[in-house]
Amino acid sequence: MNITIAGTGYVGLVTGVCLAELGHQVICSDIQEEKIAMLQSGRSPIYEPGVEDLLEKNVACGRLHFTTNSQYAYGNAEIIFIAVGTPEQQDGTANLAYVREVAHSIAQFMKNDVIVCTKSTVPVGTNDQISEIIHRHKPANLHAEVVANPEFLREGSAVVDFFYGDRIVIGTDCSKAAAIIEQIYLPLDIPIIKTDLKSAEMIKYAANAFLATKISFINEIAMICEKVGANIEEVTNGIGKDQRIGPYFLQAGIGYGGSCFPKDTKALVQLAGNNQHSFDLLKAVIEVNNRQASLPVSKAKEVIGSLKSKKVTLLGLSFKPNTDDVRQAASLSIIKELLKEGAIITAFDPIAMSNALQVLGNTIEYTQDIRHALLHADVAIIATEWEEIKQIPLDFFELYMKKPIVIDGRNCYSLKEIRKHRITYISIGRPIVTNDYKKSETY
Ligand SMILES: NC(=O)c1ccc[n+]([C@@H]2O[C@H](COP(=O)([O-])OP(=O)(O)OC[C@H]3O[C@@H](n4cnc5c(N)ncnc54)[C@H](O)[C@@H]3O)[C@@H](O)[C@H]2O)c1
Ligand SMILES: O=c1ccn([C@@H]2O[C@H](COP(=O)(O)OP(=O)(O)O[C@H]3O[C@H](CO)[C@@H](O)[C@H](O)[C@H]3O)[C@@H](O)[C@H]2O)c(=O)[nH]1
Repeated sequence: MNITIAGTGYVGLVTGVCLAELGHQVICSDIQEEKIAMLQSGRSPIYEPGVEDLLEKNVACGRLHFTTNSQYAYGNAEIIFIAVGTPEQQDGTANLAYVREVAHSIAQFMKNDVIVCTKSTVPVGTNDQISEIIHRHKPANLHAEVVANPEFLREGSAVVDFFYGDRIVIGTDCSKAAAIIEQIYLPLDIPIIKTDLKSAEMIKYAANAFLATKISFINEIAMICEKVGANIEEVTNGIGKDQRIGPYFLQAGIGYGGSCFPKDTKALVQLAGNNQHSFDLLKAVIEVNNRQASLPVSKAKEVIGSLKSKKVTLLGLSFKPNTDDVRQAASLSIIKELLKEGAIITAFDPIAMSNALQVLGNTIEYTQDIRHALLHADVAIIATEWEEIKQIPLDFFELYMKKPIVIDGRNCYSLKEIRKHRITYISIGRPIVTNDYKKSETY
């Protein structure tokens, strides 16, 4: 099949390289010249395990192409996947300007009948709008069928998720279009759900809202654990064994971030509100999540008092491990609060520092050296559970920090191990370990 992907961000690029790997002719298009130039030279603009290998292989065998030219991108496509951003607007609704723009371009440049498949996360009713735009502006002799095909990949494991996902959703009332899209995915042997357009759009928001709800729920339980002296890890182990609950998405911490949950939960609240329903449960989920991100700073202040001129080490900047993405990362709100308190921040992240630099500039110091990050620090805050951070020898906190006080927003270390060290350790939903934090004489 001749496939074009409109938008070569996380979703577009991963979809593009994976569809090429399945043997299709794929053109990935974008409006950002630099991004396309980088891809044409064989480099991936995002850090995503597996992408660079697939990129190299499929470009080399002539199945994968990159362009900023819409005429070339849409002219000969049989299927066009829309994968442009749908970022949050001030009122929480999704910005559909990029999606509409693509719909206009498709109508303008299509030269044959086409199936337009929307992977971008869009509010219910958007695919009808896309269809309307294309039909209003396309050549009268050509046909375009719009299908909702929401994407469920996770950053950091996106390639694996493409090939081994839990389900594929195809939303359309046109059985011919559904069958063609189904053919694309059949080699993957993943359950395919065929449904109507609006239900497909809703499935995506409901899935993300439910997962966000699980996280905020467990974070509420963690708060109570702290107050009554229970341990959230014991509790999640205990409830997760119940098959009706399951063990997944019950990791307590400083909350969810990233480019999806924060925006999609807000967009669903708005969608409900616009349809005369107040989604109170989801509003509470969002509120709890905002509170979680502010915990490290309030916990730090409880232990050391004012943070003015205190040196704070921030371990982890990306919104989760195995990605360089810092969009809506908890680290960013922590840094904002720390700067307001007058703290001096040194941050470590294995991959995300250049993206963080673009957002934060030189308001903080960045280092690739964990020892340097910890040197003379008054407190260390863990914001992302990178393997590199989980593997830090616990002696480092004792050896290099002024006072070994660690606030662990992701419960990276076992309490048993921590108790072998002279570290004051405050995590989420687990008992505080208070050890003598007088500076060791050894460094
Ligand atoms: N990031 C994820 O993990 C993920 C997972 C599932 C679904 N989604 C959804 O998929 C969509 C894309 O997300 P993303 O994270 O890949 O976005 P992104 O911001 O990384 O990339 C979007 C790309 O679209 C490009 N673009 C904008 N207008 C364009 C146009 N007119 N023509 C061609 N390209 C254009 C931008 O330049 C950008 O490169 C969003 O709706 C998101 O909610 C994202
Ligand atoms: O038990 C958990 C699980 C996750 N998180 C946090 O939740 C956020 C999101 O994590 P994850 O879902 O793994 O990452 P995303 O790449 O944002 O993927 C989500 O958002 C995508 C975009 O819509 C969907 O496609 C995916 O199915 C959905 O998992 C991160 O900040 C995590 O730290 C927790 O705090 N506790």
